[in-house]
Amino acid sequence: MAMVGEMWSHLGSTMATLMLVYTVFKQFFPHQLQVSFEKYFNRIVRYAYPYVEITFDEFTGERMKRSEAYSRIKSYLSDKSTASAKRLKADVVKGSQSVILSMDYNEEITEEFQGVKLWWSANRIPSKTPRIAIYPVDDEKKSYKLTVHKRHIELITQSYISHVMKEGKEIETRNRQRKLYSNNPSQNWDGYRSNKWSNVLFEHPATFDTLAMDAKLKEEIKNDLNKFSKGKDYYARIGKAWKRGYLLYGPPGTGKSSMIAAMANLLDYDVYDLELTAVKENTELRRLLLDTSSKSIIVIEDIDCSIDLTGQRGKKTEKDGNEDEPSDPVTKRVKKEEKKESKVTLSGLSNCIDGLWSSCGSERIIVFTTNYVEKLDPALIRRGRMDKHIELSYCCFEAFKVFAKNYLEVDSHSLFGEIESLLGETNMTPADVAENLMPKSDYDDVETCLKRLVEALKDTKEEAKKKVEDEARSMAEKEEEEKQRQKPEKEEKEQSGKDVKEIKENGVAKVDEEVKETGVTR
Ligand SMILES: Nc1ncnc2c1ncn2[C@@H]1O[C@H](COP(=O)(O)OP(=O)(O)OP(=O)(O)O)[C@@H](O)[C@H]1O
Ligand SMILES: [Mg+2]
Repeated sequence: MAMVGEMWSHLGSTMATLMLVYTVFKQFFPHQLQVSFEKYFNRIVRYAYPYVEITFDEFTGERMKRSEAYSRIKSYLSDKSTASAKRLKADVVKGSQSVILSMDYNEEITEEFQGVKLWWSANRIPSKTPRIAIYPVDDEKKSYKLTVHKRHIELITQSYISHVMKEGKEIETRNRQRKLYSNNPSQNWDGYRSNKWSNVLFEHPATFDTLAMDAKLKEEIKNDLNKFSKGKDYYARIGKAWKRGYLLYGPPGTGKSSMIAAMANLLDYDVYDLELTAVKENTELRRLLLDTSSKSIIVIEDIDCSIDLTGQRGKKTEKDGNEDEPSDPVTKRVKKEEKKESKVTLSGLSNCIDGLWSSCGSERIIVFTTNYVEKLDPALIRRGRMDKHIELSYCCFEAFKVFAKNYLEVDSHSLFGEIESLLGETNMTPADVAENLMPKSDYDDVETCLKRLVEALKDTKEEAKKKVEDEARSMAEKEEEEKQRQKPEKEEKEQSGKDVKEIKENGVAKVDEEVKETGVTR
């Protein structure tokens, strides 16, 4: 025990001496000398140290884009590290069904590849700027370092790294749990966890089988999606970024959001729900999109009300602001903050979808939804940006049959005929049909649910008829009012027309009389 104590005190004093020598060296030797010293020192180290170190950072390009290689190495090492690393980190995946272990920071594992020994370590460099924060700050640099003997560098670059990437991808796919992301406001991008997106597990149960819609259209969409997901080489060959845009439009409750969930479930993609109103400007939008992963669906719901995409907004707001500038400083500040709201422009959004930036990242589907397709700028939804336009409309009989099968487990019933003709005569959204078909208690059988739908359809039909009649009546009333309003005006006009004619005639007669009297001609 005494020996251990002695050893520690000896090590401590050696370290202190080294630190002192280094401080003295830094303080008293000119900078130029220090640089030369470091250069020669590195050269000696390089000569004596026969290993190369390859670093894989978590982010590439000024922290703009998360590195795919980093995440694949992470997955690859998670498999290897369990056996050799002593300190492990645990992630619970697949809805708490399994645990993935990966090596902790500053931990090292050794591997052998084709008889060559190599070392992996996980590193974390803390932020350089000191700051006081309640939460841990996440602007540190994370990386994996691979160390190998110089003479094996060719083997590493030519086969080992591609082996790691391939295996890592397979493990990633195996452990993949799909996520639903939503964008964080940009003021939080530097703070706690500094993530641009927050996520939860994506567990929406909608599939194409549960979607009630025209069977032919459904098949067409499924084929289109499957073709896209297998189209890597095809897109490369035709020189197009590997992405596809879908515009889903139709009245509320016709299944637009449900279809997005079905798409994600069909292709096994993540969903990024992009709230455009929280994005302050085009550069932020670009950074957000760069931080999405491949195999994902980027969704902008209700694109027509998300933002004013006319491009005039900036100018208009400035002008409006000058017109009634408040004198009170508090209101002034609030107004200023309001003005800082989204300045994402039509061209900014369009360029992110189908400009040079759109090619940064592949295998992405972009979906816009809207209730008012006619409000959208044609430039935004032209083919190439929104390649496929899909209208989701009121419930047809075919869609009803899907609901009947899914909700009530029936393929036919004596009430089907009546329902078919009612559906042909009135507009009811799939959401309303679904709600009427859903059993509300254990006593609700098929008959009860179908009857409820028949009643609801009749009511809707009656309401629609009444609405049309009311509208026709109010139109007729308005027309009558207009007529009444125009009647005195017309009479007045006619009267004034008569007066003018009379005056003219009288005037001419008078002049003729004068001519007669004086003998002067006109
Ligand atoms: N075509 C459909 N197939 C199956 N279910 C549907 C369909 N349309 C609507 N529903 C049901 O109605 C509800 C509302 O649908 P959804 O949210 O997909 O509509 P939406 O078109 O996105 O509406 P909004 O325009 O208001 O966002 C969902 O819970 C879904 O179960
Ligand atoms: Mg919706």
